[in-house]
This record gives sequence, structure tokens and C-alpha cells, in this order.
Amino acid sequence: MPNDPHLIEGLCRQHGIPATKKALILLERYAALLDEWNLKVNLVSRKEHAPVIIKHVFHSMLVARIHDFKPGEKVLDLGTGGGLPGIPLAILFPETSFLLVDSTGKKIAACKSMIKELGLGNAIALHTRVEELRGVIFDTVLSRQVAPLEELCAYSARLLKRGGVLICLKGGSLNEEIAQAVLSREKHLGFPASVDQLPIGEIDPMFSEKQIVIARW
Ligand SMILES: C[S@@+](CC[C@H](N)C(=O)[O-])C[C@H]1O[C@@H](n2cnc3c(N)ncnc32)[C@H](O)[C@@H]1O
Repeated sequence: MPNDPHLIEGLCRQHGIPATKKALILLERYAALLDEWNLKVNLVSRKEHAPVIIKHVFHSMLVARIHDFKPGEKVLDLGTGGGLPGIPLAILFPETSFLLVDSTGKKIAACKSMIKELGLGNAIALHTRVEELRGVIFDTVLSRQVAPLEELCAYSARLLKRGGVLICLKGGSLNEEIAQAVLSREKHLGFPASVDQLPIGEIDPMFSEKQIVIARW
């Protein structure tokens, strides 16, 4: 489905997401590239009848409503697929550093090409399993539709600085998943000490079953 170029601008204004003119142009370009790449590599579901720019790009940008990305902050996008949520957020926050990792080589090749075409100097895509990342600590870990919360907490406990946060975009009923992650924290260096859920269904019916989950030390 083609992307309406004015849609993203209106949504950002309506929901208080800071986006410069340059960022809006890049976000639209990214949505178009994602559509193009999706014909060659399965990056996002092809069955959906919703524009990629809302269902995937704007959905990822909603993290900016609850987290203040700072200049110099180091962010990991764990299981980025086609760059979600890392690329939209790297566009919005050009002074924050984003490392995008995925275990599927073809997806990372697509991310590298899109990052280059968009001219993003603050995003790097790396083909690896997150379990194999060594010698690097992040201020923030992001993850969209990748794994159960306990698994994400196990990875993050090793990679997240004390005081950092894990922010996940998730769908469905999460109470049991969250309870399991909290119950298992002693296995994961005490992470998470607490978890908050923020439903985002009021923003668009498309997100009716979606939540942002924030896990803290
Ligand atoms: C359902 S896709 C979601 C991709 C993207 N975050 C999005 O929202 O479109 C899950 C992705 O996580 C990646 N993944 C799963 N486990 C991983 C791991 N342990 N390390 C790195 N990537 C992983 C998969 O290769 C896949 O691309």
C-alpha cells in the first residue's frame, strides 16, 4: 500500500513526537525502502493491509513518547529485522548511537543498505546473535516483537548499564509473561526490579492490542 507523505507529519504533531522536516523526509524514504526491500527479503508481514509508515514506522516511533533519547546515549536494537524500531528512532535522534543486531544475515544486509541510502551516521547494523555480543554496554535496549520478556531480560541484564532500561514493543496479553520475567530475575542478575506496561491502543485502533513494556533495574 503506498505511503501518504502527510500522514506521518500529522501523527507526529498530534502525539508530540519531535520530528524535523529532514527527519520527516527520511522517515517517508525509509518506509518506501522497507516496502521495496520487503519484496526481496521478508522484513515485515506482507499480508497486512495497513501502510508500513503507520503500522511499523510510526509504531516504532512511539518509544519517543516515553523515553528521552540523549546525545551520546548508546542504544541496542535487539532483533531489529528490517530496522525496527532502530532506524526510525535513529532518524529522529541523530545524536544518539544505535547498534542494530539480528541473527539473519539477509535482514542485516537490507538494514546496511537502507542506513547507507538514508545517510544515517548514527546507526550501525551488525549480523550476530545477541548472545554473542561481548565487551559493550548500552544505556538502553530496545526490542520489537522478538522474544518473551524473560528471554529479553536475560540478554539485557548482561548488556545494560545499571540504571538503564529495556523498552519492548509487544502485543497481546502480557500479564503472565511479565510475572514470569519478574519471578526469574534472580537468574538474570536481579533484572528486572520492576516492569511497567503502557497500552497504546488509544493512539490508533491499529495498535489496539499493543503495549510498550519498560523493564528497569
Ligand atoms: C519477528 S522479527 C521482528 C523484527 C523487527 N524487530 C520488527 O519489529 O519488525 C524477530 C527478529 O528477531 C531476530 N532474532 C531473534 N532472536 C535473536 C537473537 N537471539 N539475536 C539476534 N536476533 C534475533 C530474528 O532474526 C528476527 O529478525
